[in-house]
Amino acid sequence: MKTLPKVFIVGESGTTGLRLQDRLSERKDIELLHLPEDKRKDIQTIQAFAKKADLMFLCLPDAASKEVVEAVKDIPIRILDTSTAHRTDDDWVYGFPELSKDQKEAISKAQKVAVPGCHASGVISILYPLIHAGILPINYPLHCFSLTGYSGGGKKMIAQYNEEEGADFKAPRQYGLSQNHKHLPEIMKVCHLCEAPLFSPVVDDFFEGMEVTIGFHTHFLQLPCGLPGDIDTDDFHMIFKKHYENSKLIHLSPLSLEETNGLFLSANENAGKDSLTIHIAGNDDRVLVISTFDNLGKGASGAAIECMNLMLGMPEETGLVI
Ligand SMILES: NC(=O)C1=CN([C@@H]2O[C@H](COP(=O)(O)OP(=O)(O)OC[C@H]3O[C@@H](n4cnc5c(N)ncnc54)[C@H](OP(=O)(O)O)[C@@H]3O)[C@@H](O)[C@H]2O)C=CC1
Ligand SMILES: CC(=O)N[C@@H](CCC(=O)OP(=O)(O)O)C(=O)O
Repeated sequence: MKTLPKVFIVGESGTTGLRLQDRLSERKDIELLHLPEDKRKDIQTIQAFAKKADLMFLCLPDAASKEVVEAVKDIPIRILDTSTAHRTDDDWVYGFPELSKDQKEAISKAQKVAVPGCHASGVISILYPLIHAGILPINYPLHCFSLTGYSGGGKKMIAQYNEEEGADFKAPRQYGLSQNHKHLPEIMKVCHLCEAPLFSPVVDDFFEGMEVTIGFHTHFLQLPCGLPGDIDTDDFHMIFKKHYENSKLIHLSPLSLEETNGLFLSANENAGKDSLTIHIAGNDDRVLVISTFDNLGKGASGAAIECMNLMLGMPEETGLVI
């Protein structure tokens, strides 16, 4: 009888860990092991599990992730880390398979994969295809805007929204005001940017969902190879359609520019799903590209499972909600 790959989660009772557990416990093609509740932070128990499993997920704060990675460094277990700790580390593969065929291949062979940050996933899903197509200069003065549900802040923020009263929590709240958000380094590295984007995240009073928006003045974009002429919305449609044509998780919205006119695009349109939708709006002078997904889906647990599927030689969409 064929043995199933053994997988376990460190941080199973956290926000990302719980969603992962929900999705994985339904799977018949893996064996999901569970750390005993009273030993879930015990390094020796984690090491013992790492010795008998094929792959482990880390759904932990950065410092705890680093500690666990150090503790299992001599054990040949494959690791998927959902924290920020290793995303710009050259020894780790960045877990965004939709970048390219090579990236997908690198993930499938990797021992250590860093799952992208939620805001970073939205920003990269927009910038990377445009840079790869050669129309977006890497020194373009970008401003990225991101709306997120409060589950993005983990257990602590969820408790605040559930327990605290007051107008502060009812209105959308902008943060990252000092322009040092922790996702900027991974965005810059993956997209090869030479100028950091301005980045304005906003957390609002809904549980899950994300809407990342980036605007482009087309007169400041460039035609590939310096050809004369202006980029227009058709070029945007063509670039995203081509880049994501074989993707199972990322789709270009079928809405035309006319159909986006008057539309109220909700930040939780993909809540509960693991997929991501790219919308193109605006006009030929000023184009908005908008990425909608779930911070707990393609922004965390869904992306982690997509990478696990590739690492275990399964179709990337296995067990995901699209
Ligand atoms: N929420 C989201 O949308 C996203 C989160 N992430 C990242 O995923 C990681 C987990 O985040 P999230 O699930 O939101 O966080 P939570 O705070 O909801 O959960 C963290 C979990 O880790 C456990 N934990 C803490 N320290 C240790 C340790 N030393 N050993 C074992 N377990 C430990 C906590 O247990 P206890 O509560 O008992 O301390 C808790 O269950 C973070 O790095 C986060 O930045 C990434 C993308 C999106
Ligand atoms: C609402 C909220 O606070 N969101 C978090 C992002 C959650 C996330 O993606 O965190 P990781 O980088 O650890 O993966 C933030 O902006 O810091």
